[in-house]
Amino acid sequence: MSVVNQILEQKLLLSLKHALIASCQPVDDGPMDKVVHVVAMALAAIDGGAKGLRIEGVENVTAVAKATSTPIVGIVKRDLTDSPIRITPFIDDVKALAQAGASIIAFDGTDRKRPTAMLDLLDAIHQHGCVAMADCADYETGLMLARHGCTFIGSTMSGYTDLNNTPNEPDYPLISRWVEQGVNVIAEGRYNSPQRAAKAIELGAFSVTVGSAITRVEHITQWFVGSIDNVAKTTPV
Ligand SMILES: CC(=O)N[C@H](C=O)[C@@H](O)[C@H](O)[C@H](O)COP(=O)(O)O
Repeated sequence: MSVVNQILEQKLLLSLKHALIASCQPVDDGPMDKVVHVVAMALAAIDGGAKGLRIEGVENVTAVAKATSTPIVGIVKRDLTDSPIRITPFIDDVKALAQAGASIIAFDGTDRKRPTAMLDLLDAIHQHGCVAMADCADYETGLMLARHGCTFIGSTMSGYTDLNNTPNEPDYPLISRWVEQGVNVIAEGRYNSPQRAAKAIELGAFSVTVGSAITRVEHITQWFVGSIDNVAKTTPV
């Protein structure tokens, strides 16, 4: 890692410690899936106290970086035909996110069939002057990436490598195991309430990323509707 990278890393380690990172990713192709809404969500989240933003897509990252100096975790999501990897699969994605203004670039950190080796993505992120975050699903791969110089390890993909078996709760044990090893853990994935986010910090997480519960209106609405429907079924008229 270059000296410039090390300075950026230190800056981010100071500003994101025990912070909330708001993931501003609207439901794909929904009414909120427009650059102008992503920027508005990001600015509103900052007003609410978020110290970092997770933004998908080069166009969105460019617009949000113009609107605020709050650190951005940039990602590109792609649906590939020959690989299950979705988050920042290519070196060109890294380059475009760095140019767009992301200071942290996150990539899929799961050991699955992939177009670009994880360590090559990590190296490219550093070459482009950014700090790296790996979106992991398991303990060993996260630890391996941390030992290779990946600054942040996220639990992002835990529960999402087999979409038929996604649990309701966040993966708290995974956070604890990485924390025991001194990893800078970003708790991410199903931290859908203030209590869950606080528990991650209690367990030693470095910071917490919250997405759906803050920025996906459709999901939040469905949670309420589902909950009302469950009770309504058994409530006499
Ligand atoms: C698995 C995957 O692709 N996760 C994505 C990663 O960017 C997003 O869809 C999530 O919203 C984000 O991780 C935050 O999680 P939650 O929305 O549960 O707070």
